[in-house]
Amino acid sequence: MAIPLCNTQPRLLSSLNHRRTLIRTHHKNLHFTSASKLRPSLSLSPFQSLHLSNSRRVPSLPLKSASINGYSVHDGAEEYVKSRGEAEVDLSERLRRWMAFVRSILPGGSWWGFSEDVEVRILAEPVTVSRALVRMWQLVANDRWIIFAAFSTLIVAALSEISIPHFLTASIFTAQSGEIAVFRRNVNLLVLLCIIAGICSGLRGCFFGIANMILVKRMRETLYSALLRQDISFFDNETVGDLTSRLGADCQQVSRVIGNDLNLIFRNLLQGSGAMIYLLILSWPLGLSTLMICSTLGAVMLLYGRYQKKAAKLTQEFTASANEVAQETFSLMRTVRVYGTEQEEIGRYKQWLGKLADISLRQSAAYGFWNLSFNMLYHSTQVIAVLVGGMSILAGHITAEQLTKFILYSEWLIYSTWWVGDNLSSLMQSVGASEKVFQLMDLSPSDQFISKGSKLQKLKGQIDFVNVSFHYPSRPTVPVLQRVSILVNPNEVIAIVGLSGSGKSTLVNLLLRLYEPTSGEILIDGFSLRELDIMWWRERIGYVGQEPKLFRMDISSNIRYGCTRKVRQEDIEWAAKQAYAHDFISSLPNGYKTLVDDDLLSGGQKQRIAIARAILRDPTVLILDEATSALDAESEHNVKGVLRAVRSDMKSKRTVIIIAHRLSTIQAADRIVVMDSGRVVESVTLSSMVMMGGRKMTRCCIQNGSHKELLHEDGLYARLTRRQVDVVA
Ligand SMILES: Nc1ncnc2c1ncn2[C@@H]1O[C@H](COP(=O)(O)OP(=O)(O)OP(=O)(O)O)[C@@H](O)[C@H]1O
Repeated sequence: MAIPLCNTQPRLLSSLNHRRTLIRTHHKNLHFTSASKLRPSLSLSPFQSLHLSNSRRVPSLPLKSASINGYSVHDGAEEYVKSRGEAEVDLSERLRRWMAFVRSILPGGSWWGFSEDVEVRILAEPVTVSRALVRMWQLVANDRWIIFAAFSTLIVAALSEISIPHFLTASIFTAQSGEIAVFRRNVNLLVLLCIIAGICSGLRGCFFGIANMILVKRMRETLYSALLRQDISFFDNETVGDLTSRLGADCQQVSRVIGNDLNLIFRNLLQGSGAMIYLLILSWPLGLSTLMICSTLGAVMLLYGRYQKKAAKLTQEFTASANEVAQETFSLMRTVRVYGTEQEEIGRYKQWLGKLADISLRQSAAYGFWNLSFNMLYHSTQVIAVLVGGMSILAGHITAEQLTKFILYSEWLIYSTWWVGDNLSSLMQSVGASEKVFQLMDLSPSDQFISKGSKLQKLKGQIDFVNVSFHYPSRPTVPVLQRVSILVNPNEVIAIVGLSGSGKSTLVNLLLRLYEPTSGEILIDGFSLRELDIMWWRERIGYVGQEPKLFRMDISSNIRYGCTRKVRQEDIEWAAKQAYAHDFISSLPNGYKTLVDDDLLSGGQKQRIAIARAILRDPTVLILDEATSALDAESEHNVKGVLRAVRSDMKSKRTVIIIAHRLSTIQAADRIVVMDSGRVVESVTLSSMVMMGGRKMTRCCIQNGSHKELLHEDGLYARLTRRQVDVVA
């Protein structure tokens, strides 16, 4: 199995650079030390800073400059040589930094800010809770019965649960006062309420769980199909790790909204409101004081929720970045192993884990503050109830039974408020995570999936590139093709040659309409490619890429992949024979049923399967991108075999375009087009040659000439040919 070693390093770096464009750092925790490297600086807690000062006793400690949340700490070894007087000054300096740090971690201090540290380019419009809920409702609307069932059971369960303290207290006090009949009635009602609450709670959990499952399923389906319908240029800018992270972790996070957050928020809102009304009826002064406490709790909870939403967005971005690194490393595992860069890759991954931990640290601290506020406010309701309630009992305004009920219900109210707050912050996090998911879902599909073009009655296979110029959307300033004109006649075999990067594969990309030319046009049998039905056109093309990829399925399915007509096993085997793949497939233990994926076959074997796949489609236009480097010998053999098969099969004639690197393949073509820096510079027919006047070539200047004359002209073709001969020699 050949490994494209040299090509991988730029990919690693380009991915890094790509993330850099997404995440801009302004501030303390990150520095870009060079154009191509992203390096996080140390961000230490005061405890770590203490460790730093201790390190002065250990001069060899290799510490360079670090920072305590932006306040720099000097090199440990350097400080070791400082005088005692300087150390004292240093002590006051350290004290100052400590004070600054303590100030920064107080509520509202700079330590809490995310946006100051890292500005993430979030392309999505901010999603409000209501907008997110509407979107989710649209996704589950087809199964709205489950939502209605879930909310109905929720209401019944919540009302039953909230009534329990009333009948519990009433039962105790009626037993104490000896009212047996009332006691019995209260106990019966209590049992009934417990049963109803139990059953409805169970059903509620089940229904919300189902609704959740439906939401995640629809969300992933919608997102996946939206992504698959994007232009190819979209995938030039997005990474696989990032997209799979949106499909996996983000959708899962968003799905908590229905099953968990809404469920608990509604239940607790209902119960809290019930408890509030009950308290106000029992004693309005007590009720109002509890209401004030709950309002304070509500304000804290709103701030906390907003903070969590911000944190969720960053967590989502950094998780995607971590996934991206892992995905890239795993897919390039052989390169990583050969170059021994495991430690560097771990470092790259740890970098993002560090950022995630940083956010998590702040989230935990915020959660601590939230719990602290809750505890203080919760206990103050108890103190107020005992104080005001005790005085009311002494004054004869309320009874002991009423005060007991009050304490139970105020506890219920404050807990409900806490639950609402907790789940509201979780809801905010989910809404934060939903922004990118909904943004991707809302991307309009590529025009190719919207507009229906025309289909030709009969395709002859004439292809005409007319003054085609092109640059990739991701690199608008780099022209890749410049006024390229090539006419390929029906049933002609044309070879495109040229130096690496001269734009050969790009020509094929345009012919497959993976990209659109920036100017000029491509005509198929005289009709503009833009106006043809793209599915119809692609069905008539057999394409074998330079490094074909296989799907994780058996060989038969891989050969049949994408073939729209009905094929039998004999057809598959026929195609495999044409592609010189039958012998090696038959020698495998399970033959055509052997399960393969990208790693289990040699490059040449994969290419032969891809050739069989292309032949099985019985295409009018066959495109072969001959592999370079390590695959060459085998690839050359395969391609030549296919060309022989195409030539000998007179029944089904095809136009063939080969991107060729080997002289022997080139010679099997009817015509050769030589490309250099995105232009056609020479064109040679099998028995004649044409110099195209260098870069000023026009379409009509084709003249006859010989192979020898072309060599004599000493153009690019001559150089390429000589190079091949040298290699053979
Ligand atoms: N998806 C892309 N986005 C941006 N630039 C690209 C993309 N694909 C190719 N290029 C650039 O376009 C130029 C032409 O590439 P192309 O693959 O067409 O060359 P080629 O002649 O087929 O090379 P080779 O023989 O090595 O396959 C190169 O400079 C390449 O870096």
